[in-house]
Amino acid sequence: MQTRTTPGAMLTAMREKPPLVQCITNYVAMNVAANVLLAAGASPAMVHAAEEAGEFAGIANALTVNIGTLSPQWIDGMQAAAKAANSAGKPWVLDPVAHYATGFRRQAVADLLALKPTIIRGNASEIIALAGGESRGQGVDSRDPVEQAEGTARWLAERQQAVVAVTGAVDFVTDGEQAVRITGGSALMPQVTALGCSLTCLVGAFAASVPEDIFGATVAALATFAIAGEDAALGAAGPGSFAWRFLDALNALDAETLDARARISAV
Ligand SMILES: Nc1ncnc2c1ncn2[C@@H]1O[C@H](COP(=O)(O)OP(=O)(O)OP(=O)(O)O)[C@@H](O)[C@H]1O
Ligand SMILES: Cc1ncsc1CCO
Ligand SMILES: [Mg+2]
Repeated sequence: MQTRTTPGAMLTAMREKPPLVQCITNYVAMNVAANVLLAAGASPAMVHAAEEAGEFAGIANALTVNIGTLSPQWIDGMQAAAKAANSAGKPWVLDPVAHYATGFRRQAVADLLALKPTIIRGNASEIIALAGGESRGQGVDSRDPVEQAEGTARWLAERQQAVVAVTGAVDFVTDGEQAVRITGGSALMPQVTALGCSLTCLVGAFAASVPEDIFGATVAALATFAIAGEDAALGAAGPGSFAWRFLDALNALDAETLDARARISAV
């Protein structure tokens, strides 16, 4: 992996100086994502009102924008925050939840893409549809294999000058030049709502901690989720016990374990 430092070193950097991450996320994910960030070692703040989102982005170390439960007022807040993050040179992450489902979402995502997110994180159906491809996504759930989204991800990364992360059974990350696959996690993860949305927020936290290596930071966040997911699955009876075990596993994961077990391969 062509990163300056390891995922474990990045996790340590984040915990030593917990970044303030402004998460504009959906109603379903707000609580889940805040707990995920706290368990991992970052400071979440769910601030979305148009009246303050831009001002807050000036204080936060990174911004994440997720269109899961969209309304016009929220779009104003998202755009104000993205513009403020850009002006302040802070990384921001776009999660285009089910953008293919309605014209309202498609337009919102097109406008957000024009504001140049630093990182785009989505499931395979979402990434395929960003290139105008025919995706089989059903609402917020992916029905396409990540492998099928890899070409689109590379194209999107080049077009947007962004890092693109596609998640699923095997994750894929590219900046248009380098690319890796990350294996791990658990089949229980897509059965717990908003874990992808929470991962988007964690990607923001890693990017805030390692702004000089956005590609490596994105890979580190995904590897952290993969290993914590494996640990949480041990002994989980189903999605319910997996959800709380996942928070505990994230919190217990140390840098050495992450580096020893992360399975990241260059493509
Ligand atoms: N079949 C699977 N096996 C292992 N890990 C998985 C699997 N499916 C998803 N994951 C992991 O689950 C996490 C969330 O990714 P996912 O692709 O489910 O996001 P999402 O579809 O945007 O989720 P949501 O919309 O519910 O927030 C990632 O860390 C991903 O690697
Ligand atoms: C279930 C759901 N509906 C809108 S956003 C969301 C969270 C998972 O993406
Ligand atoms: Mg999602």
